[in-house]
Amino acid sequence: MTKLSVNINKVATIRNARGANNPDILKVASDCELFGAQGITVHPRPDERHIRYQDVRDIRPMIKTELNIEGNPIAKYIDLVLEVRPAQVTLVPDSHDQITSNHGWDTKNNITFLTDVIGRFKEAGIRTSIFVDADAEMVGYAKKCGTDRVELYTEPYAANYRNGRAEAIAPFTDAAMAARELGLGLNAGHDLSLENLHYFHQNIPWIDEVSIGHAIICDALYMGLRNTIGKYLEALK
Ligand SMILES: CC(=O)[C@@H](O)[C@H](O)COP(=O)(O)O
Ligand SMILES: NCC(=O)COP(=O)(O)O
Repeated sequence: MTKLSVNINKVATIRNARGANNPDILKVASDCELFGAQGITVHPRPDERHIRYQDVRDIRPMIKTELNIEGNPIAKYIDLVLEVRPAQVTLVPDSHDQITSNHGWDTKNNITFLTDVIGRFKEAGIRTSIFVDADAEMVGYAKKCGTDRVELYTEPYAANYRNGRAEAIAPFTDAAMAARELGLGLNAGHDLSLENLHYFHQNIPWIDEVSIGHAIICDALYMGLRNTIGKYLEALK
């Protein structure tokens, strides 16, 4: 069964816009779980533009499903993850000033660094995932780093979906099969939506988890959070 992990970054964006605590991200996270989400994802960036480091500490004890913390493994991030010990950590190669994630790791040229970081998190009993492009070679080197899972960066799939979904999905099925052959767990995320999620899952039904945030929060503006999460869960059946 493919799990839906709701990324609540954009809820924090709205909260930060007024400097108070509305919306309350702890309540939103709890409600996402109540509405059927099987995980909560947060991506505390160094500038804390949305999710703050303290949010991660606050949310950890109230998560009943799984907490997935994404981020670039700078020292401050590593310390936070080891402090709160989430179910999963997802390493993302974003630079500090990126507007959002736009590529996976070069696992070949970062194998030494990633192997060390993965080892530290695994020693702490945290499931690890490395954010990669849909590239079998990058998946292969992620395996060499000792990670439990890879997360496929799906923006290229979403961007090309309307131009031809069969062509858009092809590199992702190839990379997903490479991961399966290597015994790696498989996650996916970035720009997945109600338009493209069902087809993605139909072609890669063995995927363990999709993490979705931006589109869910945008859809919830029109359909409400409960209905929106229900529709995303339907798309994964
Ligand atoms: C790794 C990934 O694809 C998501 O975590 C994405 O980076 C969301 O980040 P923003 O919500 O800051 O766009
Ligand atoms: N790992 C992807 C994620 O957490 C959410 O990405 P998006 O749905 O906000 O693009």
